[in-house]
Amino acid sequence: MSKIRAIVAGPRGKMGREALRMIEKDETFELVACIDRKHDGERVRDIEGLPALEALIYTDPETCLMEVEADVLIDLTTPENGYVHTKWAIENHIRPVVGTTGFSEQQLRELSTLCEEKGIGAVIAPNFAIGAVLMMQFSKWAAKHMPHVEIIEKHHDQKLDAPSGTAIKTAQLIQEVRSSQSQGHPEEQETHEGARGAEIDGMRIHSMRLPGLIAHQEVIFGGQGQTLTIKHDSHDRESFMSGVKLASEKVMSLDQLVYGLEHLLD
Ligand SMILES: NC(=O)C1=CN([C@@H]2O[C@H](COP(=O)(O)OP(=O)(O)OC[C@H]3O[C@@H](n4cnc5c(N)ncnc54)[C@H](OP(=O)(O)O)[C@@H]3O)[C@@H](O)[C@H]2O)C=CC1
Ligand SMILES: O=C(O)C1=N[C@H](C(=O)O)C[C@H](O)C1
Repeated sequence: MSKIRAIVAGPRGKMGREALRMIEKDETFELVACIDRKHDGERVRDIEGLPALEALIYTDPETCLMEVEADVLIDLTTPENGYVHTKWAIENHIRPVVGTTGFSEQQLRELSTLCEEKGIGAVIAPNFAIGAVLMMQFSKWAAKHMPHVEIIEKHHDQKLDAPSGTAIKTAQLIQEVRSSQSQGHPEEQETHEGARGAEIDGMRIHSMRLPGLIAHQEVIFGGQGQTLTIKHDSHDRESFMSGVKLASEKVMSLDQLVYGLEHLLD
């Protein structure tokens, strides 16, 4: 079977480095290029701390996505850049596998339409860790029976977006099974702004950012005389890599955009 020719955007980042380590070890992949903000024209192996891979680095994403023959773009950058990379990849018939979080609903709709127009697959997954996908699915099930729910997500303090993509996706999945309702006293007032967290359809999301954390989420359901907590922890970034691999394999036979890894699990 031929290898999946991958471009990685964000190779020096925490996730990008982990993806390169996975690609180096895994025979399924061949790294054909990287998109970075620095090191134009250099090779991955020449950059301190990156694996000994021959692929060239491009700082101009448009040139890279137009010139390099690739099957997938694995994007692990920032919301603004990730969106542009994804769009250009689809336009150049390279299938995006996007871990970058923080895209708006409007952007997701636009990318989905573009995939339909081009007849090309894409995977955008706010969380590639299988345990996190199960945590979201279990939460959706629980919300049917226990609709009072709040989400606490905890991440490292270098994270740019809040709430996390996983927390937003969890709230969206819960929205599919519960009717809109608010938690807490109808007349409650915040004496300190933000005390009750962000709100999606009445659900509260609380975002914690601390050094020492990686990626953690608790979904807490309250009922008469009881609570249920569904919790997931990523203790390292390798936890996301089996999902990146699965998405890269599955995207090859998709002809539309899939939002969330749950759609690719049996
Ligand atoms: N779906 C999932 O399972 C997961 C998703 N994520 C998401 O992945 C993204 C990356 O996370 P993480 O690795 O922790 O973040 P990092 O900040 O460690 O890495 C982001 C990298 O992107 C680079 N970058 C910024 N702009 C560009 C650009 N224009 N072109 C190419 N590279 C660029 C940055 O470069 P520089 O260093 O110069 O700033 C940096 O190296 C985030 O959106 C995060 O939420 C994270 C973990 C799991
Ligand atoms: O930035 C991170 O680290 C993570 N981002 C994703 C998110 O926003 O949900 C996935 C995971 O939580 C790690």
